[in-house]
Amino acid sequence: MPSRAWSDPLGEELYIGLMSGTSLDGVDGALCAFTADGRWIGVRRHAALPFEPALRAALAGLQQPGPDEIHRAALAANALAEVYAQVVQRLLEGLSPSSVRAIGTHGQTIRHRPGLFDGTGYTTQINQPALLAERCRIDVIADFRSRDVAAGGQGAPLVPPFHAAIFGNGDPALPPRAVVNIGGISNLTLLSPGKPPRGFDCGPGNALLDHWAQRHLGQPYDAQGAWSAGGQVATALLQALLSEPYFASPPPKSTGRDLFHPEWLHWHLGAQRSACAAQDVQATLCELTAAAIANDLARHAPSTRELLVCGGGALNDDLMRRLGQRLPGCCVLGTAERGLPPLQVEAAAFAWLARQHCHRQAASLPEVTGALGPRILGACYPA
Ligand SMILES: Nc1ncnc2c1ncn2[C@@H]1O[C@H](COP(=O)(O)OP(=O)(O)OP(=O)(O)O)[C@@H](O)[C@H]1O
Ligand SMILES: CC(=O)N[C@H]1[C@@H]2OC[C@@H](O2)[C@@H](O)[C@@H]1O[C@H](C)C(=O)O
Repeated sequence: MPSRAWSDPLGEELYIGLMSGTSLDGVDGALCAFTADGRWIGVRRHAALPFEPALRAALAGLQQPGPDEIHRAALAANALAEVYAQVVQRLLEGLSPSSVRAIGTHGQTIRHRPGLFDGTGYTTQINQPALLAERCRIDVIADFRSRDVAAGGQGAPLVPPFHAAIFGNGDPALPPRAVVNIGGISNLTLLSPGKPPRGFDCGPGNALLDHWAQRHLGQPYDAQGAWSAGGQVATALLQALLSEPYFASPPPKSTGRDLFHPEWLHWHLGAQRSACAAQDVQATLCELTAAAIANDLARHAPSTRELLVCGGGALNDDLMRRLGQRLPGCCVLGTAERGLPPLQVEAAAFAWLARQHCHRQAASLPEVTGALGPRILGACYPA
């Protein structure tokens, strides 16, 4: 008989979720509790570690083709597993590994090019789940996206069913709600009571803002959006950026650094005849992130009355202000106001995805990803 220490006397099950996303800033981990029948209880512990500059540079260098990339990817995956293991150790402090049923680990996306059935679609997350299982002695569930892509889906976004489970409101009398995760890329979940959740990637979140802040301030990000708040939006540049066909394309859709990379921004800046001040470009990028989200809400869910924001973008006051300005009929607030702090949501989603896998329950929503049907996601690396 396998040990069932992970199911405590109250019948709760514990899972750990680990997320390192497109911002390339580091790892968030969440130790999460579920009832035995799968209902969400909450985040018991949260831990985060930033990437050391060398690992961050290695991961950034893998976002586009380059020499010796197989070797570099293998080394980066090993290093990533060690950071993940450190986050797990912090989450476990005082707990035995056997009290956790499984770890769900996203890995690090280095390419995202989903296609349909023409044989060219793939999404690649580097990861070393075997090494993580060896270090932690807990079952590790990984590779959550490939099965959905195999079934003709985008493989992303995967968090909408989790958003629905946590923030969905089943009362049909209440107005629709939406959740937006603003990480490196932003993705939206539309929750209308009585209807299946919808969701897709909106476009750039913080990735281009971070690039510009690093270049001009020497900072990894524009803290609280203080710099962008003092700039003027360059209207012509904003219109040019918004003319990117991705924004108007219909769901299902997902994107990544493959499309919204610094060269995309620099190409548009080069195409502008008049030079913009660096601070005005930052203001324009912040407005771009807000505009893409607000336009998507207007197009796909105009009756939304509450927008819950998670991901690091929720900590950017200027971005939150711009969202509020563009959505006058909608209350814009961080997910902490609905019980889950913004930086914990994605990690918690991977704990939920691990639980779905362990219980052999489908986790993907074909309405979101465009796959042929719902699928059990992930592969298990036993402890
Ligand atoms: N205090 C802050 N002020 C402004 N921006 C912040 C602040 N804290 C975090 N951020 C932004 O949030 C980013 C990190 O967000 P998050 O951890 O949600 O991204 P991610 O998980 O890597 O991305 P994704 O959701 O695309 O996978 C940082 O790179 C930064 O741009
Ligand atoms: C391929 C990939 O890593 N996509 C990420 C990325 O970051 C945000 C957005 O683009 C979303 O599609 C996804 O992450 C979340 C966790 C998701 O799958 O829902």
